[in-house]
Amino acid sequence: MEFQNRNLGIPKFKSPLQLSTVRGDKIFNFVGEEEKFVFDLSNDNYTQCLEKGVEPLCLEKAGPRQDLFFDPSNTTAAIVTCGGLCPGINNVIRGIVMALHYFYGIKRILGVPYGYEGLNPAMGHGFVDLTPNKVKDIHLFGGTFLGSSRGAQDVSLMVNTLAENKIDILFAIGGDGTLKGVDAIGEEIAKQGLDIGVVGIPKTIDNDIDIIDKSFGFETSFDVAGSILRDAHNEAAGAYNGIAIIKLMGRDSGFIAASAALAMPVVNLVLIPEMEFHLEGPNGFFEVLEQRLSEKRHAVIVVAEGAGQHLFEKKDVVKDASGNVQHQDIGLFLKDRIKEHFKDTSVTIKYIDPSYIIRSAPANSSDSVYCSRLAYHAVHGAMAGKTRFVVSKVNNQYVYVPISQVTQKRKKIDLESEFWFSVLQSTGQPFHLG
Ligand SMILES: Nc1ncnc2c1ncn2[C@@H]1O[C@H](COP(=O)(O)OP(=O)(O)OP(=O)(O)O)[C@@H](O)[C@H]1O
Ligand SMILES: O=P(O)(O)OC[C@H]1O[C@](O)(CO)[C@@H](O)[C@@H]1O
Ligand SMILES: [Mg+2]
Repeated sequence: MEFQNRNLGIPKFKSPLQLSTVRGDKIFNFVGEEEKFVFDLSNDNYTQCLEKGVEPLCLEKAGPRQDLFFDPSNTTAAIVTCGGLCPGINNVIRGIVMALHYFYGIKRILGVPYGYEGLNPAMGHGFVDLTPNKVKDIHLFGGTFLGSSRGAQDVSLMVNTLAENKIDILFAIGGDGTLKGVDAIGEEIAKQGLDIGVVGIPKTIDNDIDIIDKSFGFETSFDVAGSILRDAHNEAAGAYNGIAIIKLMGRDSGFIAASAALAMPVVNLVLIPEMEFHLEGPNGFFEVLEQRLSEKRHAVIVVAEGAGQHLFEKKDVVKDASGNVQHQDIGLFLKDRIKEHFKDTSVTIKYIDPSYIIRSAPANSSDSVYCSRLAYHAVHGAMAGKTRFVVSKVNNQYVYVPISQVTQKRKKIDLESEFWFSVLQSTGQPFHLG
């Protein structure tokens, strides 16, 4: 059993890569289609499969194939970046261009400006020719060299643009929306019987893409947040009953807030979308905060953007152009409520909202390594004719996973997980809060 990736057809061209097929010659081997990794590594899964006499669910190993679907001498690729910014987008663009050009000798590589909007000819954005020379330094900068956008575009119109411009492979770098979008493009391509491959490279600082170990850029974003927490702690500790509140991004999942707090262990309370805490009463937020202040005379609180939405009065839901819910401002709300609660006590509140700063930075070294490797694997899978897949790490191995598998639901912090327990151990936050 396996997460079966779709293929455009039978590969008919030999790879130009000078790789090996035997072990022991100190040359990297082509990856065979039969090479897999078990998805669920737990002993429970192992015994269940044994008992039922079934093969465990497997994932396809990423890497260069010996046989290609696309003829390297006559292939055009395009790259699009959509959704919010994220550290490492430029590294991925650069890696894809370098791999296509230098490994496979592909000369026509097009950059799609401003996200899916760039595939709508009516917008008049045109394409950017991508060459190694053009992209060689872009990893030094944050943001996206190609520009991005949110908002729906007509899928069949985008497919027409690909076909009319003789694009054989589309690489889409983005979050859950982008991945759903490129899967829809892949579905329409199949309906029309076209030989165009589509690949997703999961990007999001929120780290909320299901199944995969982590999305690129996530680590850099909480790395940047870490130094902000360090300084916020100085502010809090510098005043009697000093309270620093730091709001970090994280629309529906609290990974940035929780990881930043673990990375910079000066934090006392972490509020995430996954927990339903209350402010007043026994085991409430104020009780925990009062306790902390009485013991240490300062407190650092990290709140994720999507936390505590249940505390607001019901209002009309506001959505962005892509249909993502825009949350009410929990940071300012907490600041006001803390001020009101402690009005008869001497407290000093410092409110910090680093907002976009944590996602517009260039990738750190760890993310840079990850981005390059994702880009190379994306190119190898695409050249072999695989389509509607994402490339990522699962259980620390690079694999190809059907897009539909990773977009079914959002990844969230499991409050019973060792990860969340480690956050509680690091912060001293009680279990009962939330
Ligand atoms: N089901 C879908 N079908 C087609 N296109 C979609 C679908 N969902 C989202 N898109 C498109 O994908 C693009 C990016 O989506 P979105 O703005 O939600 O960002 P994202 O990729 O999820 O990244 P982020 O993590 O920053 O939110 C938008 O142009 C959006 O219209
Ligand atoms: O304001 P924008 O650019 O639409 O994006 C904000 C959202 O994007 C994210 O950074 C994810 O990309 C979320 O954490 C945040 O809610
Ligand atoms: Mg999204």
